[in-house]
Amino acid sequence: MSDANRETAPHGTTWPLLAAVDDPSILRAMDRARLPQLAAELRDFVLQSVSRTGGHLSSNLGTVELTIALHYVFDTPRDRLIWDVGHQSYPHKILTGRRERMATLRQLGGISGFPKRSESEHDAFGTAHSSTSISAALGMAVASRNKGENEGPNRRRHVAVIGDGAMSAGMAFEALNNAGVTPDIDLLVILNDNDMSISPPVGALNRYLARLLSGRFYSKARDLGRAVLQNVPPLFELAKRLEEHAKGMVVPGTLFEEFGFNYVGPIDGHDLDSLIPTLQNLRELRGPQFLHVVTRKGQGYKLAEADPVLYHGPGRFDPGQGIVKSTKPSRPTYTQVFSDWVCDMAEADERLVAITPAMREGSGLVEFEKRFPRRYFDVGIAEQHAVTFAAGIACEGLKPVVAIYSTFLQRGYDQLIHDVALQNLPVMFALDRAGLVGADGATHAGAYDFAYLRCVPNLVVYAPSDENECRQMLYSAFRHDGPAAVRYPRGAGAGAAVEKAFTEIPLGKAEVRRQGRRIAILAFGTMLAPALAAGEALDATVVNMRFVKPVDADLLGELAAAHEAFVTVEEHVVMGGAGSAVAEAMAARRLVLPLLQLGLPDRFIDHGEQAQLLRLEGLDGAGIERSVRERFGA
Ligand SMILES: Cc1ncc(C[n+]2csc(CCOP(=O)(O)OP(=O)(O)O)c2C)c(N)n1
Ligand SMILES: CC(=O)[C@@H](O)[C@H](O)COP(=O)(O)O
Ligand SMILES: [Mg+2]
Repeated sequence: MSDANRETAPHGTTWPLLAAVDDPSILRAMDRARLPQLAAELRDFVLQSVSRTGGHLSSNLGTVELTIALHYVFDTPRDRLIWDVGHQSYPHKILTGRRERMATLRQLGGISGFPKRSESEHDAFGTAHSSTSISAALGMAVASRNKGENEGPNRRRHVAVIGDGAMSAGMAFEALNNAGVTPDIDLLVILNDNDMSISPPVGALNRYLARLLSGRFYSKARDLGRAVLQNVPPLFELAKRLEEHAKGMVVPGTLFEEFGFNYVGPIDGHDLDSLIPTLQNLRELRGPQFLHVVTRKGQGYKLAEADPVLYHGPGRFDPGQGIVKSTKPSRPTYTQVFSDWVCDMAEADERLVAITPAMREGSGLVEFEKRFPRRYFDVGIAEQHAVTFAAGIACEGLKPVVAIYSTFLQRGYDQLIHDVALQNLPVMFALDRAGLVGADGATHAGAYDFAYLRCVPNLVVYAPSDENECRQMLYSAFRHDGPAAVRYPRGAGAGAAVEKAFTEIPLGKAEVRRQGRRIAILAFGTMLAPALAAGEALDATVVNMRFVKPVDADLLGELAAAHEAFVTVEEHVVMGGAGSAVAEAMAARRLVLPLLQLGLPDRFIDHGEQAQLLRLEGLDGAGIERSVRERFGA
């Protein structure tokens, strides 16, 4: 492997110090002088490991020293350490007994890409959706207090590590607001400020943090920190001095102090000599503590430092070469179909504005931002705000498109009902990552949107079966005079040709795609392709249902007269999903015939490859055929 792109010393294929750390207690027993070497090995291990498995890279390269310092100073699992989002928790996983299992990261049967309580006792709280860490840590701190566990020399400490992006969400501030006035808690919030979200950070908080770090203040603080730490006084005196600094000498009246926290920092999050004594001293302080550390996303791997967005969550790559864009023509993803549509639609209708809660790249809005900067809004990690913000825009006659992952719209559910649907506002939701998303696993699955959307009055729900239908449904939903959602999966479809011209799809009209006998398979969204394969094998009728709401009840009536049974297929939980919509329509029309509902089961589905997971859940062609034969003997 070429070393041109990394700053750490090469170690061949072994990591002599790291190889001995099977548990953080081994790290705690290490001579402090060896920790920089350990950090170099850990960084190298992260890079090599992620380059083989794919996964989140830049954030993990940035938390190497912080993780070592935290495990050196705190005693997990007794002390509770919570990683916000958790996409930066690989160094923590490696140091807490999962080094060997990193080869299985995010693969079927392997370890998760996020902290998970069932995976390790060192993972105090499961995370992946952002901005939960302070609330959870506060809950734990209050529980410890009430159980009498925060007394004495072995008292339990609670630490939340939150990024500057995650810090921008309302939930984080709700937690600060609560924590700042909660008496007798032992809580440390560490703001890991790398001046990046997935893409460059946005918003006034980011500007405020930048001001905190700027110019003279930062260097002065750093020098002061060094001066304090150079000739280390007894712990309590040092603690007192740190407290004094935080109370005014260093940063008078920071926002976090106004929230009732003792603010310390900013300190260099790659400097173990700053991190360790500061954490040791904060560990001794009581009440809500706030430590501001500054790190760099991608630290130590030049390519990731230069382009942390590209290296945020790469697939496999050769670390010597870096990520190489394939020159082979590839099928467009559904995200790309959305990306093209939203630009074309914006050309055609100047009322269109696009909103993303911090997912510009993932939601396909990079091109839109370039071409329509005044009509593009990245609101930060703020899904609730994104939805109500869209509602406000719609009130004034513009046409907002909220581009959001299915799993993250869960955060904006009350706003969707109360602010959008109840007022019947024409807000369009482009719901990406619907169904199983693969390597991110259960936390990111878009498995509940049919259920949570279809029960909301006024809302219509489109489920495109291929790329062209996706474009035409986006167009139709945009023209719909009321709230509408189009939900489509992660990745590429089967390669259907996408027509540039727009064609409106009549609301609530399904289409029969194959005429067969006895059984009618009613397919929703991209389950159409495997349903057609099963339909061929079974000689069954296959219908592209197109809408989860409204369901084409007239067609169901016609089909019921000519078939012995219905089978619904959806990439969504069966409970409350599209099959349930069919069952309700059948009951309303008194259509009495057997109904088999195929979809995702009533359990969370972990990570793996999308196709692999769908096969295991019986949602490929062979699985659908098998289920139908088992049930109906067809
Ligand atoms: C509720 C929610 N919205 C969006 C995301 C997607 N997401 C994951 S990481 C991330 C950026 C987080 O930035 P920061 O906390 O600063 O961590 P960094 O990536 O800089 O290490 C985003 C937007 C998420 N996980 N959860
Ligand atoms: C941690 C997180 O929430 C994101 O980084 C997410 O993993 C991105 O998913 P996609 O790769 O599907 O965009
Ligand atoms: Mg950040």
